[in-house]
Amino acid sequence: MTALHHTSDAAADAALLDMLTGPNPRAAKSAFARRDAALDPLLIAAAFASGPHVTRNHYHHDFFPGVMLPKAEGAWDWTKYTGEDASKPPRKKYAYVSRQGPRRQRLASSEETKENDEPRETEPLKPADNLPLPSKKRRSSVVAVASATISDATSRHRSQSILGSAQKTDTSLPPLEVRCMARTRIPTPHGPAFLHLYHNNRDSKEHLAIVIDPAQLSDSPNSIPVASPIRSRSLDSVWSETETEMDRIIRGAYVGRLSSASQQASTPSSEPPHSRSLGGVIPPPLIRIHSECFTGETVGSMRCDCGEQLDEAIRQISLPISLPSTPSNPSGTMIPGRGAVIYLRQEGRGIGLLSKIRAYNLQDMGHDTVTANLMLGHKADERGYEIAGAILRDLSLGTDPSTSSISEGVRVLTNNPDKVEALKQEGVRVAERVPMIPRSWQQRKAATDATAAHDHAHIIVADSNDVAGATMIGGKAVHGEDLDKYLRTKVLRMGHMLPLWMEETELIIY
Ligand SMILES: Nc1nc2c(ncn2[C@@H]2O[C@H](COP(=O)(O)OP(=O)(O)OP(=O)(O)O)[C@@H](O)[C@H]2O)c(=O)[nH]1
Repeated sequence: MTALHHTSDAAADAALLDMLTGPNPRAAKSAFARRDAALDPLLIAAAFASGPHVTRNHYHHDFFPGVMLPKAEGAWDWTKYTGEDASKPPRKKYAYVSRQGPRRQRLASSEETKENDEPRETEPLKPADNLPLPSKKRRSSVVAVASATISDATSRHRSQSILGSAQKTDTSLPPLEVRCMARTRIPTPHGPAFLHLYHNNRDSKEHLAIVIDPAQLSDSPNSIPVASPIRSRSLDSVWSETETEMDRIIRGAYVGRLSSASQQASTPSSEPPHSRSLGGVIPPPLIRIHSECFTGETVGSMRCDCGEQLDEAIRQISLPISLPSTPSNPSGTMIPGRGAVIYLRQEGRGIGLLSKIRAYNLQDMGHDTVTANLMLGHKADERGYEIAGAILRDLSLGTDPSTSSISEGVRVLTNNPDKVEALKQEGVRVAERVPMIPRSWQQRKAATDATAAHDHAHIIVADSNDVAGATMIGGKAVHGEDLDKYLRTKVLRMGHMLPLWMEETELIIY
């Protein structure tokens, strides 16, 4: 009886909802008019142009078949389009093929139903969807490098050159492999960086390396003494015989500064990079192994110092290096800073964002961060550094990839001794640990010192660290050539309603 009562209640609710929100024109005139978003004219144009099989959902997907992608049926290479030939019969129309399965199917797959931060099943190393599969036949000159980094279906051998000596004892796991899928230049408030995106065969996360090595952008690299460039061996490898130079450049395997005038593909290096370095003169590269923190880095949460640490690491690594004077160069030399932040997607010390948010509530209730983790059934710290080790090997940082012998090492920015130990276990030579002192502490100490020196109660000390932050909400305003260009394009080409600021001209308000 109660169930029946509930059913009829639900039906009545649904009817009421239909009446209030349905496409009934009389209802629309009422106070409860439909609240659909305005129709996008581009969407209507796309629907007319393509027919009823293209739905609103397709419009949001990449439904165009990839150029030169053999598996995409109906793909047509638009780069070869030179206009319609009026003398020929009209060309066959190509159907748009969605490469995404129906949502029902996707939801049923384990990938999307799992909780965001659950560890996923091991997947084999896959190339990006739009890149050619690695070929089994390779030119002998590139085999040495390519085999070190590219998964081969016939062989699961792990090359010591990239994967190093840090074999995992868990034999149920395949040997760890990482591959840099793409690299691009990123201007930061502290100077240029190269963002490297990695895939691996341990988890399905996209770990990153922010490489700082502006000497690579120099027009005349030989004019100053430079250390060997920090390059990814897996990125610079030739992935297949069908891969063109342009394919390689697009994925970031280029040298120098990429521009409309300069597009030079890199060559796979068989030399250990440090063999060209000025051994002993240049300090080892400065690195940081940083763990993802959405709250600290994106929201600017002041619950932790993660945002500041990321920013501070990029700042410190970017600082120019002063080389000591030599008989041939008595005044000494400054060279650009060099190093990398390895950015691991292990949010919340590996417990994931969901658990970290719950842990924060426990912390609000009076527990500390460690207890909160334990109360949720997690360890205090669930992070691992194998992938960081593999990425460092790929970048030849702290390891000599060709001989597995000890290299110049790295200086590591951290206060966490476990990290130093984990890196050592990965075969990385830690030449020095560089502490990360919180900026607020530095500031307060400087203020205290100044107060003591001048015997004034309220001196505010200008802090040399007080520069715009790369990731901190509330950082000072930044501007630069790339940002200006982008904003200008948004105003002039994409109709963004912004005042157009050009340095040499007047302010134009649209
Ligand atoms: N579970 C949990 N994770 C946190 C909390 N605060 C920050 N984190 C995470 O901690 C990680 C950063 O670790 P930290 O302990 O701050 O520093 P560290 O990397 O161990 O050490 P340093 O190299 O010295 O910075 C990031 O993944 C953050 O998301 C917290 O209250 N609870």
